[in-house]
Parts: sequence; C-alpha cells; structure tokens
Amino acid sequence: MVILIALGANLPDVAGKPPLETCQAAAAALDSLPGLRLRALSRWYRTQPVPPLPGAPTFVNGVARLEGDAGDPVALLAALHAIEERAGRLRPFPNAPRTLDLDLIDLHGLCREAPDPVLPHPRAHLRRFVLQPLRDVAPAWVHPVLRRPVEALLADLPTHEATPVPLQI
Ligand SMILES: Nc1ncnc2c1ncn2[C@@H]1O[C@H](COP(=O)(O)OP(=O)(O)OP(=O)(O)O)[C@@H](O)[C@H]1O
Ligand SMILES: Nc1nc2c(c(=O)[nH]1)N=C(CO)CN2
Repeated sequence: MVILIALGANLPDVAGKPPLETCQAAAAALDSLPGLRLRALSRWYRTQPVPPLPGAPTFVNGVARLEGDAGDPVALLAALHAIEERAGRLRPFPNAPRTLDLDLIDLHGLCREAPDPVLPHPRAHLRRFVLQPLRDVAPAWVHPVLRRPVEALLADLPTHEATPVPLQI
C-alpha cells in the first residue's frame, strides 16, 4: 500500500522562498497530514517546462512516498490544495508557472475517473519529471491501470525531452 505525491515548483512562493525550499517545506507538510507518514523522498531534480514555455523558469520536481490511512481521497486532495494555497498557488492558465504543485499520483492502487481526484493521476505515465523521481522512491511501482512498471514507462517516453538533472544539495 503506497501513496505517491509529485511535487513541483518554478516560481518563488508568496514569501519569496525559492522553489527548492518550497518543495522541501511541502514535503514536511505532507508528513504532518493526519494519519500519514512520509516514508521516502526522491532526489530533487531540475527539469525543463513541459510543454516548453518560452521564458518560463525551470522547475524543481520530486516525489514523496507516504504510508498510512489517507481517509477520503477527496479530503486528501483538498489537503494538498490547502498546502498549495499556503504557498500562494495561482492558476492563471493551463501549465502556468507555479509556486507549488502537488499531484496525487497513486493512492493505494485505487483507480477512479470521478469525482476528482482522478486516480492514478491521468498524465503521470507521460511525464519524465514525475517518473524519474518516482523511481527513486518506488522502483518496483507498477502503474495500476496500464500494469507497466515505472522502468518500462520511462523507456516508452520520447527521447528528445530533456532528462531531469538531480540537484546537488
Ligand atoms: N490525481 C490528481 N492529483 C491532483 N489534482 C487532480 C487529480 N485528479 C484531478 N485533479 C484536478 O486537476 C485539476 C487541475 O489541477 P492543477 O491546477 O494542479 O493542474 P496542473 O498542475 O496545472 O496540471 P496537471 O493536472 O496536468 O498536473 C484540479 O482541479 C484538481 O482537482
Ligand atoms: N518540468 C515540469 N513541467 C511541468 C510541470 C512540472 O511539474 N515540471 N507541471 C505541469 C503541470 O502539472 C506542466 N509542466
């Protein structure tokens, strides 16, 4: 039983905190959610915006693996949104630069289309900036719908996309 949450940021938060620090603080906030415990945190990666957005800053991305009883998926998504709000998250247009993004990738293998959250996250398997850190914390993970291991999903991705670069911290 595993809970996987992808973290990403490419703008300073409301207090001017840089993306890496915002992501680190968000990981601590995830560990504080009732009933949940942070079990592993990936390396942090520097990634290029996907799709490319001229002038947009590069992202910091990572994945957290948690365990525990998350309760209602809708309530868990609301809790993730509350953490994003505290970092000053705005949604001016699709794929806009953001102070913090938290995506629920997998919740105990649950598969559902509606209501939100859609599970597993419907675009996770297409995103190197999700799969690469996910492999750090859950190398044996298998996509609950596609039934493909993370390693195979990574191999399926087009090679022209820039590879996420681990940050030296
Ligand atoms: N598994 C999920 N994790 C996070 N958000 C989800 C999930 N399923 C559905 N959503 C919904 O997706 C919507 C868009 O989320 P958000 O604004 O964070 O998008 P985004 O990060 O710009 O793009 P993307 O959804 O492609 O990651 C939100 O209304 C959110 O409730
Ligand atoms: N590199 C990168 N690109 C993105 C990201 C992200 O976290 N990292 N998030 C997006 C929407 O969730 C869209 N594009």
